[in-house]
Amino acid sequence: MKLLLVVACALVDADNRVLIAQRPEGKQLAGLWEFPGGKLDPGERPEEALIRELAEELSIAVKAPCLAPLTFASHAYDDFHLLMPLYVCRKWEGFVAPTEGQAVKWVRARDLRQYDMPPADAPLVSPLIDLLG
Ligand SMILES: Nc1nc2c([nH]c(=O)n2[C@H]2C[C@H](O)[C@@H](COP(=O)(O)OP(=O)(O)OP(=O)(O)O)O2)c(=O)[nH]1
Repeated sequence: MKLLLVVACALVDADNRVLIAQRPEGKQLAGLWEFPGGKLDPGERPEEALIRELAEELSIAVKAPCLAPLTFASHAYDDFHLLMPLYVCRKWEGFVAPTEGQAVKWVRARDLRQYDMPPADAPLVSPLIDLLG
């Protein structure tokens, strides 16, 4: 089974809400709500990849010290095993502006279960509720 490392981020605003983004049509798991992030490019460090993905997908600039590890997902999909560290970030530069036409929403951690998320993400919700209420 192939192990796939994906990095993801819970961006948290001043009101303690978390950003989720809807996976675009045509991608695997299209339509589901996820935490922004993505795969590492060859030779990239995880934090570096996440900073790149946040800039590419949302037009924001994040610095590595502002990425705090919270928990991780470990999930067996049919064709790969996903290992996905989830960082929390409360500080960035710029305004969130989705660049790939993806819908985004700021939601309370306790409301995350109302959104259809990839199966790997289910165990990430409780640690976010513990952190953010
Ligand atoms: N970003 C993100 N990916 C997730 C989450 N949950 C989850 O199962 N995944 C899976 C979906 C994909 O199989 C994989 C992420 O790959 P991706 O296709 O979004 O990554 P990418 O942006 O680098 O995509 P690409 O360049 O290959 O199009 O991780 C999540 O919360 N956020």
